[in-house]
Order: sequence, then structure tokens, then C-alpha cells
Amino acid sequence: MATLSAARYGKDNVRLYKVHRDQETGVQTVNETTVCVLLEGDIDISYTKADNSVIVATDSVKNTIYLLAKQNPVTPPELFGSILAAHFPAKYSHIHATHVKIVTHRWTRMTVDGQPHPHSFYRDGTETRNVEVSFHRNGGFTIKSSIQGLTVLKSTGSAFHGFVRDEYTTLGETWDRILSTDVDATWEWANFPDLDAVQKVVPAFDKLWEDARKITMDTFAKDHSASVQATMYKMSEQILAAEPLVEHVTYSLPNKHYFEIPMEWHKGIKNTGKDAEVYAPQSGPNGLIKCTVSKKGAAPKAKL
Ligand SMILES: O=c1[nH]c(=O)c2[nH]c(=O)[nH]c2[nH]1
Repeated sequence: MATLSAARYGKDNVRLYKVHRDQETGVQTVNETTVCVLLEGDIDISYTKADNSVIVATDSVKNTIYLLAKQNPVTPPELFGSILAAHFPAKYSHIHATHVKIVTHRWTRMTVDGQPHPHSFYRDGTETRNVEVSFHRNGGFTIKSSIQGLTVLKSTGSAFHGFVRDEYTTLGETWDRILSTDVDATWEWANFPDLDAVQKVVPAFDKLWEDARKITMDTFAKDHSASVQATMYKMSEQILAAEPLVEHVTYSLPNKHYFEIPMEWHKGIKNTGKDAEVYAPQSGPNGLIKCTVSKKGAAPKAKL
């Protein structure tokens, strides 16, 4: 005997662009995102009995995303995600929960002739600002905000020594190495009971995204890193301290290795240790270091 133990469905990869035109100054501001909206509720019979009467078509979900984007602010993404998430259980009594993911792509204003250009932008890197919002009719909103794909490198100021040495170890200790990673940092907000509670803290969403980016880059640059583990813990502690409404901070950092290339075999050329200048960047395998740092006494991490 089989039973449907979990089900959610909706539209993924909905690409959305919205422009704001300031009528007085002529300055335009753009926002481009990729949105996923999944619904949960009394939808079992659509799977188990081929009964489509409970299905809000994913095409209608897509239409709703466009319409709500026209009728509401799309920034900060934490707010637009909450507006989207609240809509479906309010409109359809058999839908009890919504799960929204919004990926915001970078369009950075161009500087032309030394001035910010009113309507021209460039994509400065693969970094995205992501939010995941879940709304349960009887449980309020859980919101996770994150930075993903921010690629950083420091050419010194990183060490790694004192680790386990045994019959499996070949790695040498180092007091000076290259450190590079693709930052994936997530901060999880305390539960919001309703949309009003989300509205009340709107300025905090952009502020913490800016703070988290700055904390990540400042700490990466300034910390004399003993390990990825020790550096990411310092970053997490500071993000928690920056915003009382945040209860958990999670980092997931690949350690993107740069190997020294011995060259002594060729005319005795020295290219290791203090003489290393030419390195071989590795695409894999890579270390992968993760942690979640929580406020003492915080509610357990939400399952989105
Ligand atoms: O910062 C590091 N942490 C590790 O756990 C590790 N393991 C390894 O081989 N190199 C590194 N570097």
C-alpha cells in the first residue's frame, strides 16, 4: 500500500522585470528576478484520484505573479515574497501554505561621463540576492535571506596548520596560502505572524543585506584566517549581532584550491613556498565547509 506523504506544486523559473520611472527626475530603476511559487494544501486527490478540481493551474500561478508584481512593490524581495505567499491561501480556501523563492539578479547603474546614468545598467558578476518565504495559514511567515555566488579571493593572509596528521595525510601545513570561495550566506528571520509584521520591518531587510555583504567582505579581507571554519564563524557572529530579529546564520563555503607548481625540474626555477608566483587554480575536488550559528535560546531552524 502506498500513501501520498508530501506534495507541493506551482511555477518555477518565472522571469520577472519591473521598472520604476521617476517622473520628476527621469531616473529609471530596474529589478530583475527569477521566481518560484509552490502551493500546498488539500490537493491529494489530484495525485491519487486524477481529480483536477483542486488544482489552481501553474499557468494561473504565473499570471498571479505578474499581476501582483504590477500591483505591489517588488522590493525588498522579502516583502514581495510575503505578498505572493499570503495571496494564495487568502484566495483559495483549500490552499494552506505557499513556498516562494525569489532570486534577484544584479543590474548596477552605469557611471557615464562621471555621472550615474539615468537608465543604463550592467551585470556586475554572478552574485544574487535570494529570499525564501514560506507562509502557513496558521503559522505565519518564515523568511530566509541570502547572498549567493559572491566569488572572493585573498592572495595572502590565510593559513592552515595544526590539523590531524596521520597515515592518511599528505597535505603540508601552510602559514601563507591563497583563500578563495563562492559565498553562500543565509540569515533566517524570527517568525512573522502576519503581513503587517513583515511590513513593519521593511527597512531592516535591505539594511541587513548590505550589512551582511560588508561583514562578509570586511572579515574575509581583514581576518588572518586560521581556517575557513574559523573565518566563517566570525562572519556569522557579526551578522547575528547586527539584527535582533535574525536567529540563525548559515554559511556554506567551497574552499577553491590554488595549487603551487614546482618548477625546479626546469633549470632549477623556484616556484614554491615564498617563491610561488604561478599557481594552478583547481576546479575540483574542493573542500566544502558549512556552519549554522544561532542565537542562544532561538527557536529551532525553520523547515522551508
Ligand atoms: O580552511 C580549511 N579547512 C579545512 O578543513 C581544510 N582541509 C584541507 O585540506 N584544507 C583546509 N582548509
